Amino acid sequence: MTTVVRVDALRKSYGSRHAVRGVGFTVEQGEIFGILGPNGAGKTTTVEALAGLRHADGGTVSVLGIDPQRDPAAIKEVLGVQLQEARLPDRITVSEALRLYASFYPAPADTDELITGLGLAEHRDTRFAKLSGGLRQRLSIALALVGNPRVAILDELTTGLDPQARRAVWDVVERVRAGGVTIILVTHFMDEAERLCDRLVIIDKGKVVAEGAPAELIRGAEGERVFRMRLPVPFDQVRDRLQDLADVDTLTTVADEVEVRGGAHALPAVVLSLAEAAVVPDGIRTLSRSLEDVFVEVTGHSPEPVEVSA
Ligand SMILES: Nc1ncnc2c1ncn2[C@@H]1O[C@H](COP(=O)(O)OP(=O)(O)OP(=O)(O)O)[C@@H](O)[C@H]1O
Repeated sequence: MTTVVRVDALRKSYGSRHAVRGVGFTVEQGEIFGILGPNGAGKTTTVEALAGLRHADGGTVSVLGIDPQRDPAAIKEVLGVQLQEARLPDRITVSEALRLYASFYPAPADTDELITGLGLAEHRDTRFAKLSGGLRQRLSIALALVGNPRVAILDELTTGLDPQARRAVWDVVERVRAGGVTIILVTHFMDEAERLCDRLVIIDKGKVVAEGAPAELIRGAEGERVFRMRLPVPFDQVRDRLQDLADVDTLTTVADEVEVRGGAHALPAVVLSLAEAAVVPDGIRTLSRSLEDVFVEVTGHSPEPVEVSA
């Protein structure tokens, strides 16, 4: 694996507000790498430092060996950025915007290919003001890619989109990666990170609080298992014997089910123990954790709710 992005001990304050407090991570070639965190966590400040758009107070950043803080011009050759809420003049059309942006680069991508690849062919002559939210996002991704970057930063790319448009944008991101571009995806949507990212960092209050592949993080360091079942007998009748099992951490009742949290062997241990008491549980189902559960565990609070317009 080749490391293309390296961030180490990055710090940035705005006056007395410490926005980024020692963030570090690496991104490997060809990855979709997520930077996940609630509003105000320091995600945008981090990627702006990566793109040479913001001066850090401390730490080091390198993209393909280039220091964006020292050489912002060189970074533009290798890095494409789609930052939040790209604004363009209302009257510019999709193809005009792409041609304009292409003219900024010495070796731009083929704009027709980008238009087709991002599903914008039918809208090439549509003016910016008339584009839906989903189409604007696709255009902003196209603009981030027009310089043929090796690394692309996509910031909050599905905020405000309906579920169908979000899925369409996710497909586009996967296609872009398949084309060989390393992607840094900034998001506060847990499902988006879970669906798209090979690896990610969770940032909270300016610090990295977790790092890894989504599945790895969800599985958890201790391999916690959660399952629910219905019992043909009152719960109190078996509570004590289940509570005593080494692999069982907590037992709770949820509606007509008993929820068990415990280690990797909790499920067979519970079933065996119930069998010894001649009790056969019904409707056993394993509950999978989500990235949101991981987030709550590592930060101690839930991600702020964000409205998605339909
Ligand atoms: N130019 C600025 N001046 C002052 N404070 C700022 C500035 N930019 C960001 N901040 C503050 O720094 C903190 C981190 O902001 P940042 O935009 O990096 O977070 P974020 O995780 O990207 O959040 P969001 O998703 O809301 O953009 C926030 O508290 C924010 O209010």
